[in-house]
Amino acid sequence: MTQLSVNINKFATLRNARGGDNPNVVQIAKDCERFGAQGITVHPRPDERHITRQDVYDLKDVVTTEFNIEGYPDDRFMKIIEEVRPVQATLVPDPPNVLTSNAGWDTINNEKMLSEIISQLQSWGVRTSIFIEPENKLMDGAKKCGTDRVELYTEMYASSYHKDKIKAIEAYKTSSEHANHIGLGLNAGHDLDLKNLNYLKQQIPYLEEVSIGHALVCDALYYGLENTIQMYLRELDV
Ligand SMILES: CC(=O)[C@@H](O)[C@H](O)COP(=O)(O)O
Ligand SMILES: NCC(=O)COP(=O)(O)O
Repeated sequence: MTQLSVNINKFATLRNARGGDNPNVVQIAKDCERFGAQGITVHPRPDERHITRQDVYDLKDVVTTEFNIEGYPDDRFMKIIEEVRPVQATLVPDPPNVLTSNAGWDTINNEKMLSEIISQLQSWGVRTSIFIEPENKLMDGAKKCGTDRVELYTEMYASSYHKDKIKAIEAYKTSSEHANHIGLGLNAGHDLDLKNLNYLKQQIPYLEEVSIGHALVCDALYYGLENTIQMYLRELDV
């Protein structure tokens, strides 16, 4: 079964826009879980444009499903993970000023650094996932780094899905079959939405987790949060 982890970054964007506490991200997380989300994902970026470091600590004792914290593994991020001990940490190669995550790891040229970070995270009992583009050689590199899972960076799939979904899924099918073959757990995320999610799930049946934020929050403006989460769960129930 593919679990839905709701990324609540953009609820924090809305809260920060007015400097108050509305919407309250702790209540949002609790409600997402009550409405059926099987995980909560946050990405506490260094500039705190949305999720703050304090949000992560506030969520620590509230999230009862799988807590997934994403970020670049600098000292700040590693201290948060050490103190919060989420179920999963997802490593992304984002520089501080990037608009949004826009690349996966070069697991070959970063093998030493990633291996050390992954080993440290696992020693804290945290499951590891690394953000990756759909290429077999990068999957092999990820396996050598010792990570538990990889997260397929699905922006390229999402951006070409409407033009030609068979072509769009090709690289993802090949690389995820390879990942599955070499024993890597498989997550996916970025730009997934109500239109492209079901086909991804059909074509990659062993996906363990999808993390979805931006489109889901936008959909919730029209359909309401409970309805929207149920709609996404139905797209995964194939
Ligand atoms: C890693 C990834 O693809 C997303 O989870 C990312 O966290 C989105 O970041 P923003 O919400 O800041 O666009
Ligand atoms: N890892 C992907 C994620 O958490 C959310 O990405 P998006 O749905 O906001 O693009």
